[in-house]
Amino acid sequence: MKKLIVGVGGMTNGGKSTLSRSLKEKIPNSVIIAQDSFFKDDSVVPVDGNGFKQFDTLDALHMDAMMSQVDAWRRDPQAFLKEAGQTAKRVTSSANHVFVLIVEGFLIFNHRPLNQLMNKRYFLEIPYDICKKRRSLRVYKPPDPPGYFDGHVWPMYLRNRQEMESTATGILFLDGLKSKEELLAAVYQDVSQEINTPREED
Ligand SMILES: Nc1ncnc2c1ncn2[C@@H]1O[C@H](COP(=O)(O)OP(=O)(O)OP(=O)(O)O)[C@@H](O)[C@H]1O
Ligand SMILES: NC(=O)c1ccc[n+]([C@@H]2O[C@H](CO)[C@@H](O)[C@H]2O)c1
Repeated sequence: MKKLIVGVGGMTNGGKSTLSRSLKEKIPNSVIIAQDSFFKDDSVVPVDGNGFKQFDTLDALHMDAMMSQVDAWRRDPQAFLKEAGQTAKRVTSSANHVFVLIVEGFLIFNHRPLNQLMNKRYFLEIPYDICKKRRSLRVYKPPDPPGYFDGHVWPMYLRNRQEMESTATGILFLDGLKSKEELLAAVYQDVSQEINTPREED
C-alpha cells in the first residue's frame, strides 16, 4: 500500500480550502485534515497589549490533537477514510492502492513534526491588499475586531513566513491570483506524477 501526504499551506485566504476540496474530489482515496479545525477555545487564547487575541501562532492550535489524526491516517488510511465517511472508491487492485492525505492550513510547515511527514508541499501566496480584502469578507469565530489584520494577522504572517523559510525546504510556491482551475490543474498534475512514481513501501 502506498501512502502520500500532500501539504497545502499558504497565507490566510490564499485559497487553501478551495484548492484542497477540489483536489480531494479529483484524487481517489484522498481525505483532508484541516488545521483550522484544531484551534483552541477562544477563552484560553491570550491577548496582546493592544487587546488582540493571539490566534495566528502555533500556540493557539491543538497541534498534538492534529498530529494524532495524522498518525491515525498513517496507521490505517482505509479505516480513516471509512470513519471520515468516505469509503475508498474506484479502487482497482490492492497492489495499486494509493492513499492520499491532504493536510491543509496556514501553519502546517511551521510545525516540524508535521512538516517532516510531507511528501509534497505547496504554499499559496497572494499580495497584501488582496489578502486584506478577501479576509474582510470572511467572518471567523470570533469575528476579527477592527484593526486585527494590520495589528495581528499581517505581522504574524511575516514572522511565521520567515520562520518557515528558515526551517522548511522543498516548498513549491503558488500564485494564488491564478484561477482556481489553473491552480487545481497544476497541483493535480504534480501530485499525480508523485502517485505514479514507484516508491518504497512503508
Ligand atoms: N484562485 C482563486 N481566485 C480567486 N478567488 C479565490 C481563489 N481561491 C479561493 N478564492 C476565494 O478566496 C476566499 C478564500 O478562499 P479559501 O477559503 O479557500 O482560503 P483559505 O486559504 O482556506 O482561507 P483561511 O485563511 O480561512 O484558511 C474565498 O472567498 C474563495 O472563494
Ligand atoms: N477558531 C477559528 O477557526 C479561528 C478563530 C479566530 C481566528 N481564526 C483565523 O483563522 C486563520 C487561519 O485560517 C488565522 O488567521 C486566524 O486569525 C480562526
